[in-house]
Amino acid sequence: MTEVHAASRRSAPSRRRTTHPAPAAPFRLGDISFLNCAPLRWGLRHGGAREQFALASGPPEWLAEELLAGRLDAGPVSLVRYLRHPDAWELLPGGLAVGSDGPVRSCHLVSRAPLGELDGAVVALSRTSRTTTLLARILLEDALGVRPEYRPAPQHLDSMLATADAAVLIGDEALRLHARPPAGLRVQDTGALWREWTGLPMVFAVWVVRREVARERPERVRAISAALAEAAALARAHPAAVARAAAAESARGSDGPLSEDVLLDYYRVLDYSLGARQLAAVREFAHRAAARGEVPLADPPPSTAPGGHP
Ligand SMILES: C=C(O[C@@H]1C=C(C(=O)O)C=C[C@H]1O)C(=O)O
Repeated sequence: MTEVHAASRRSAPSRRRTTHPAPAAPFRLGDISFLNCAPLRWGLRHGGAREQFALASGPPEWLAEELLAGRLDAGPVSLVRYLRHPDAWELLPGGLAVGSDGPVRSCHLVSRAPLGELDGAVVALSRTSRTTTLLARILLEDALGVRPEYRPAPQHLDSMLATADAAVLIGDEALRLHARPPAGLRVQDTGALWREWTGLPMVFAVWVVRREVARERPERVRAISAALAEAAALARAHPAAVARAAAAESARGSDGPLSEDVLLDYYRVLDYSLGARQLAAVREFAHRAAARGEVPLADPPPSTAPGGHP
């Protein structure tokens, strides 16, 4: 497995003169650089698939742009992004997602006042998120009947709350808010709110493959999908080792380490599966998003993930 980073990416000049057949181009697989994908990174490192692809890590919006530009072949994208690009991408065979059936711990609506009192208030929406920000709007307006004003903002709690009454955040910063809730703020888990309201799990991100790649390299796509499924299963079977590795990963950032206990609990609730219940949740969310004109009213996603593991 080769780690490819955005900053060091450069296209090599084409000077090949050999008559030997060119080796198959490496498969370029995306990876969300948040702790939500640390178990998969661990599983891929410890499984047998590391030579099959080059892994490019970045935030979800960067991955979506790289996939659209054809610089990645497959990878995870925010659910809203998937719903917006039905012509470009299809679900990875076998199905893989970032979701939860209840609290997710890392996708929050943070407010000073109770959510029911946010009528006319200003809610800052993290530009890092497409799905949680829309989910928060759906919850506030459809479930709670309040009509705030929304402002997209860079994801940083203090600066968001300097000019807003509430903020929507995701990823490691949101997980830290769950682990250490700041005094005077309510940290409300959007996965839990959605579950209470609909009875459904929530799917925040899905792995997609570019349609062209699915058509031209179906064997390779199935092998990558099997490697990811194996990585998820391996990580599930070794929760303590995964939490230890993720705690070490969290310590490399500038915001302070997260404890192994917090991460063990996180990976107990985080769910990579995309089965019938999760797909029903995707259809419910897609229906509500389309009613707002946020995603096209296209063919609904299938009720079972396309099969694929060899
Ligand atoms: C659970 C999470 O899932 C994510 C939430 C996303 C979103 O809200 O758009 C996008 C990708 C995932 O990283 C998280 O980031 O904490």
